[in-house]
Amino acid sequence: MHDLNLPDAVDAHFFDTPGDAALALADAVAKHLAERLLIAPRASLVVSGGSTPLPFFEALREKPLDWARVDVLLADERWVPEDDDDSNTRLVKENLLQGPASEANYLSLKRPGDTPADGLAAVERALADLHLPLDVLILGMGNDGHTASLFPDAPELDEALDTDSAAIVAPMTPPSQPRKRITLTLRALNQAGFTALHLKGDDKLKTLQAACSDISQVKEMPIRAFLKPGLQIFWSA
Ligand SMILES: O=C1O[C@H](COP(=O)(O)O)[C@@H](O)[C@H](O)[C@H]1O
Repeated sequence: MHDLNLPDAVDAHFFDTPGDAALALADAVAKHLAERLLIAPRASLVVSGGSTPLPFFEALREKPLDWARVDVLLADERWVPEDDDDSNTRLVKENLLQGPASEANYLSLKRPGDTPADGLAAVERALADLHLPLDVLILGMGNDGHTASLFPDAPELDEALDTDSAAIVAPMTPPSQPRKRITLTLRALNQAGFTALHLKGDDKLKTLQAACSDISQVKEMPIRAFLKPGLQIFWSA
């Protein structure tokens, strides 16, 4: 149906509506978290911001998990106060950390400081106990091929993609973006127990097609770093 030329062992699931994709993704995420909590004291869940995840958050928050043992954090954040409309933390608190999921432990990537570079040490301290690899990672993607805040035009991109670096967070200042950002690095995002890419709309499908055309050029489209075996793509119109 969709000619994507996906790399080997990448699975794509196509849905007619965003609601259908959200329900299927929430089921898959809840299953992975529940399995992890059977064998580990805690589980990590990394989610993305933007507009796509809203129905997924609404479905996932109702799942009967032992949420008090789940650490929730964002893959990236805009360096804005929590009451700003652009705050991904606000999005997560208002839409995911409600009902049963309000028991989860939220680890914010936004700390005091005028810039992400100023707040970096405090964020690193807040994430010091985070166990890698992550258990569950839900990524989004922009039409420039960015994921998390790994933007093609960010001067900090090389460092953030360097899996030999010890850094798990990086400040990002892409000229294309009105807000400064902080992102989990590729080292932190790599090799999660379950990684999904959640997409909505035909434009995202075209971007994914372009990304699949040459996965070796990661800096041109950083989403390519995740187009590898095990990735599950959840797309809806
Ligand atoms: O800037 C961002 O954009 C992407 C995609 O957002 P969407 O609105 O197209 O769903 C998102 O994955 C990322 O976390 C966010 O900071």
